[in-house]
Amino acid sequence: MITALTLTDFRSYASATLPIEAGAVVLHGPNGAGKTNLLEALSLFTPGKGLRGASAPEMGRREPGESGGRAWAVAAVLTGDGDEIRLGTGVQTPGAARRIVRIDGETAQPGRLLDHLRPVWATPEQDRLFSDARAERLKFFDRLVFAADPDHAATVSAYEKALRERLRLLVDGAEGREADPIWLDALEVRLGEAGAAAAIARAAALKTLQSAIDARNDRPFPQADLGLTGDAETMAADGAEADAIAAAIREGMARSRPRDAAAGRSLFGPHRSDLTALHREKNRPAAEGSSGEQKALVLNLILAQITRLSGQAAAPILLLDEAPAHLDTARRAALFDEIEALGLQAFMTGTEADLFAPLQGRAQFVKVEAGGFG
Ligand SMILES: Nc1ncnc2c1ncn2[C@@H]1O[C@H](COP(=O)(O)OP(=O)(O)OP(=O)(O)O)[C@@H](O)[C@H]1O
Repeated sequence: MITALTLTDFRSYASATLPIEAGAVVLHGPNGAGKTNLLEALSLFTPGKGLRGASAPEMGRREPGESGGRAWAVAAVLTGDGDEIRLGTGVQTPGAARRIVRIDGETAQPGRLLDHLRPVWATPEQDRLFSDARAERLKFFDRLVFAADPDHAATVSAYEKALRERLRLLVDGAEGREADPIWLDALEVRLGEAGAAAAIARAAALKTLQSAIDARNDRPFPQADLGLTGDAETMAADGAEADAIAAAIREGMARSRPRDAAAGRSLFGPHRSDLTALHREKNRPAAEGSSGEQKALVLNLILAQITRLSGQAAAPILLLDEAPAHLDTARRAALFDEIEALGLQAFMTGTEADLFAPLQGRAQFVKVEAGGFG
């Protein structure tokens, strides 16, 4: 578990250390106090851009009037079985694009963070996850896949890189510069392979997530019946071999060339797949649900993800921004009970401590004030 977090020139924090107890941590304070900044810091203990999807330079502290962010660092102490491990991340020079990761003082590949911690988060933006843009939903789902299957991130980024290159060739071709067909073929082979691997990983994750959701059916949160649209994912779910899925992607891409060139967009492929959810009790698409209903479905999904990760060596930690927003009193109490029952470290933010009243005496309450903790 995390026992201390130190922020140095990170966002609104010049220098601050928070000792952390086991279980739930409630971060309360007025708007702009720095609660989300703290969750963002914790979300950096996994590869990627964190819960705001921000770049490393944006995270460096800026005084009013300063244009560039400073060099920054976020460090956590993990304690367990009498051992202590120190995780750190940040940039050493202002404006550096890539954050570096240190584990016990040694520079490490960001992927190594997954040996120690698996942060899972939900933010207010996800309160309309099922009615918002498809690309965001797929990104959300890919993060769930990746937390248990670290290769998935590299697969998706290899796919996206090849997709961008292919589109550039096609658009150049449409503008009169002849696209090299051999290069296009080669890119589509790469897209087939990476696309098939991504689809197989997604289909497998969907299956385990659905089982975890089904196993939670006596809980007060609504159940979702999940699905994935996309031919490649459907083939994967039906047990097709990677080669067959790759061939189908390749052929579809080859057919789609003229359309993509004319549209200036890639209109075919597993980047266009989507996560669907049916509100089981209501037998209606989640997209039709209210913000509160969608949030409850997302929380159920996130808690299912936590159970699925709990069997793994690295501990999941839960980050819930604006946890009580849109949840009625019963659901809020149920969420708190469940977090306690799971015995997991959960960091929750909200403007008022009162919103977390049922947790009084059962959680660490931290008042977040400009640049520090009360
Ligand atoms: N790079 C930065 N340097 C300095 N301050 C920053 C930086 N990035 C963000 N901030 C400041 O952090 C504050 C926002 O913090 P944060 O989003 O954590 O607030 P919050 O407590 O979650 O508020 P709310 O309750 O409104 O969600 C803003 O005042 C913003 O100006």
